[in-house]
Amino acid sequence: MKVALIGYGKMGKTIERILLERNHEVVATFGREGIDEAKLKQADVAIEFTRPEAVFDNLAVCFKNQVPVITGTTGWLAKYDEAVKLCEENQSGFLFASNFSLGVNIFFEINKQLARIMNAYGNYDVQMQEIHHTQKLDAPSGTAITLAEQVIENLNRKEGWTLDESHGKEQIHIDALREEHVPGTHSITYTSDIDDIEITHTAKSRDGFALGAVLAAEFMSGKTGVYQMKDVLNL
Ligand SMILES: NC(=O)C1=CN([C@@H]2O[C@H](COP(=O)(O)OP(=O)(O)OC[C@H]3O[C@@H](n4cnc5c(N)ncnc54)[C@H](OP(=O)(O)O)[C@@H]3O)[C@@H](O)[C@H]2O)C=CC1
Ligand SMILES: O=C(O)C1=N[C@H](C(=O)O)C[C@H](O)C1
Repeated sequence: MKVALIGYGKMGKTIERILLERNHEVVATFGREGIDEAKLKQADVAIEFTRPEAVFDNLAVCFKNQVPVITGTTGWLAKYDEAVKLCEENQSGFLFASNFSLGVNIFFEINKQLARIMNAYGNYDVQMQEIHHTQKLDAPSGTAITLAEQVIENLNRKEGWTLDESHGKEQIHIDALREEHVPGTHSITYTSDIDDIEITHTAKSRDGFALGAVLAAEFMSGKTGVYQMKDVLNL
């Protein structure tokens, strides 16, 4: 598979290593200078990991050139529906995931199931914590937002999420911490007066995110349409 990397930072470089290990070819890497469309067109698929303010324009260039694109960039989801529409208008291919790691995608399923169970146990309140490295631009993390949305959809007594510590009962509080060198840790805790139930996913490196992104790229190569990580992993 021929791949164009849009964004060549921490994730772009980790993904390049995994691509080469799996005998794929990196035909172009693009940074802030922008995308050379002639080079982009040589790729079977593009992988985009940049910054929140850059992602939509990068996707638009891929759609225009009908190069299927996956993105893991977080903090831009206000424009997700617009991106889906543009992809469909251009008959191109698109996949976004707030987290590409297999472990986190399993964790997502556990989170939904736990939230459904907790409908019957109103004496527990729920809160979340995410911890990431200090270079991270967005808070809360895209993964924490996905986890919170899953709880809101499955637990009747929660209606929204907030970073604000002084929040209403119907809000889920997300504590977003920044510490040196942490690749990404997410916890959901249900607390009652007599005990706590806590589930945690701890990434030990960026390799899990990168491998998931490469699996998603392999899945998207040659495809049109809009997909999710659930389609890639058959979850
Ligand atoms: N979904 C997932 O599984 C994961 C998602 N992420 C997300 O991926 C994104 C990138 O993370 P990470 O690699 O750690 O960040 P980095 O800051 O290490 O890398 C981002 C790269 O994008 C470059 N860049 C900036 N603007 C543009 C542009 N317009 N076009 C192309 N490249 C550009 C930056 O260049 P410069 O250095 O010049 O600014 C930098 O090299 C973040 O949003 C993060 O939250 C991260 C890990 C996993
Ligand atoms: O910025 C990061 O590093 C990460 N970002 C993603 C997010 O916002 O959830 C995924 C992962 O946690 C690492």
